[in-house]
Amino acid sequence: MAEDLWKKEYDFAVAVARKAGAVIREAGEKEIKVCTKSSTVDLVTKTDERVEKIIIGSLKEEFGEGTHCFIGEESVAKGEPCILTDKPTWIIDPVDGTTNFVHGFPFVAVSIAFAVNKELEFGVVYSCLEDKMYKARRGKGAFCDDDRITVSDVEEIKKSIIISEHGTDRSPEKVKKIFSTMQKILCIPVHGLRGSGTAATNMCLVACGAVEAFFEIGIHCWDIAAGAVIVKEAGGILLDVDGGPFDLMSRRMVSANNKKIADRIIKEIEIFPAERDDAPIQKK
Ligand SMILES: O=P(O)(O)O[C@H]1[C@H](O)[C@@H](O)[C@@H](O)[C@@H](O)[C@@H]1O
Ligand SMILES: [Mg+2]
Repeated sequence: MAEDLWKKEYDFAVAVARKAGAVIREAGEKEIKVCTKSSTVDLVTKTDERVEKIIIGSLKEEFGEGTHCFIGEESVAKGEPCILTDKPTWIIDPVDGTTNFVHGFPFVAVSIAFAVNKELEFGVVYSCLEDKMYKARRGKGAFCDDDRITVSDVEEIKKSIIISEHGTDRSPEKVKKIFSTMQKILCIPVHGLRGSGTAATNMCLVACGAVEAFFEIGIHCWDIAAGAVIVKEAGGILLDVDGGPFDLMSRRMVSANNKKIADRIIKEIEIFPAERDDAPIQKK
């Protein structure tokens, strides 16, 4: 029988995501010592770092040192390169929704994706406070736990819910564009604007049909890589915010249930620059 390519890695990723989610749930007050990264509102905790070490350590133990590459949010924050090559690569956000985690806002996700030859083979998003395991393998459909999920069939923008996030950049010119975009979309009018505070969860909400679209400028590859597979396998569409092809490393993305909704949203998005994830690291 033909080898079921990457199934071993997929099954192991699901198990590791569930284990990581349990660590997050059990990480009480003791670990939520908050530090900051790119800004005073870009939070990181000991849990983010510990969970990423657990995930990467488990993957290396299972699949060997040096066989796979890793792009992890907290490793990159410490100076590891963020370059996607043709090699089998794990793309990991150990705690997506860190601000939520710190505040006890109930949406926190472990996001693990796997790419080979720069193509995303599978994605796993474990919403650990809801205990929902979203997962998808390329060409094999999308699931929440054991249930098949598909995007919404809504085509009319005026019957949609749209998710957008304001991210962690508080510079006035970017905030102005973010809220001007939100205002234009809200006043189409759409049924509502929402945001869970975690991009990975937002993409799963598109994939299971709870909302029609989620877009954001400023996210990173680790926030959206797993969700991208899940949205696509649920029948959704992924585009750049200018309507061009989806670019995982560009730090901008539109995910939607169909092109009609995506195109209508794209018309309203006021684009602002975000340095690519794979931009050369500026020598200090
Ligand atoms: O919690 P993170 O892993 O930092 O990612 C969040 C980000 O912090 C938040 O500002 C939003 O952009 C969310 O979409 C990200 O998932
Ligand atoms: Mg994240």
